[in-house]
Amino acid sequence: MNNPALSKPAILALEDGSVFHGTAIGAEGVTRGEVVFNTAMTGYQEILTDPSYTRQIVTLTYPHIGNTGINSEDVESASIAAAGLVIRDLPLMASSFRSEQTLSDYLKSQNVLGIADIDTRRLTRILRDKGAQNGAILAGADAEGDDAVERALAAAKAFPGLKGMDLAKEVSCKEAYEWTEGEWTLGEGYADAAGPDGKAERPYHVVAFDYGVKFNILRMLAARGCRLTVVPAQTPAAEVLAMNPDGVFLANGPGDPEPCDYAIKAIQEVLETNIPVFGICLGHQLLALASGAKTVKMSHGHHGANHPVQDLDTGTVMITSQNHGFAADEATLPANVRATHRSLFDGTLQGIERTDRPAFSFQGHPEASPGPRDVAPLFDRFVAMMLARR
Ligand SMILES: NC(=O)CC[C@H](N)C(=O)O
Repeated sequence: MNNPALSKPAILALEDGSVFHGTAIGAEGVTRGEVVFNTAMTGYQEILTDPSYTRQIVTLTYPHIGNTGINSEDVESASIAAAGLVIRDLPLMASSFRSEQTLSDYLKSQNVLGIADIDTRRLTRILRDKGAQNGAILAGADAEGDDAVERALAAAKAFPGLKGMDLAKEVSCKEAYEWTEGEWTLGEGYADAAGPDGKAERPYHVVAFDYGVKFNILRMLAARGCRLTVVPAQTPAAEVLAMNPDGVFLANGPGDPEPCDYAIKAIQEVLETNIPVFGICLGHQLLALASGAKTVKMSHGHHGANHPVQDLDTGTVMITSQNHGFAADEATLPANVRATHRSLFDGTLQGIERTDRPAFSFQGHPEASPGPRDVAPLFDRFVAMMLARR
């Protein structure tokens, strides 16, 4: 890298003993987390701000990251959630009509560490062959001195791993709020409801459990006529039901789903009422747990924007956005839960449906952000379920 402003050293160390020397591109200091790779070619802003990446250091396999700078629109939460960023090459110049600052300045302004100029192909092969690794980045003064490598390795080994870690309650909103962003145009059958300005109240009230929700999920629900109340992860079911929802949404989120006992209990109570339930990613895993299935930690998980997933009913293959390191185990599904989708990369379960309740969920990301929109019709399916109950 020729940029003199970015000449500070950085070290990435993994629990298996691997060490990478590179350049610091973000804040200085030490960060720890689970190191995962994401194969998406675009969307570094959405990836960094996806709350599901909490306590994960993300390496992007696409080599040039930062080309279009940072804008204030392409974010999935208010701030960077990832514990660190690992890239091959930070371009010397960022260019886009929407760019407001460089990736490097953005990382620094949010006190997030990043490392560039390392062989991300070597790193990705390690993660693919050995599974996601606990790791650490040391950047700036912390990465200097004879004992820096030793300190980096010790920091990597000190991260306890994501298994058993309940992070949903940590990243969740602290108080309930209404979400309004997302253009809703009156659909068929609602013309009568339009007010003098041609607009109407969105017809469906959806309460969304916030386990670390991505903004685009809320936008896509709002765009389909949902009035959203987003509630903290630990909100008891009774409080949610008192809001009289037409549907309950279970958000994506970071960490291991298994220790989220408060969520599992609340979902079980909601299911008893026959209110339509839709879950995405962590929400999918929690619906599976609440239905009596088990979840497992995957080896390196799925993180990318080109994962083929098959709809088992129609045979259709969709190209999907993915970001998960845990999965619901298909072999443990009870009799009242049906597998609806499967990954064509590794055969793991990608979608379920309760046969006795109006409840279903998807492991990947129908909201994309970043990624293809092949699975967006699942939002319409949720709305259709709510309409059917009117
Ligand atoms: N995006 C998500 O919701 C991720 C779910 C969960 N934290 C996992 O890693 O599997």
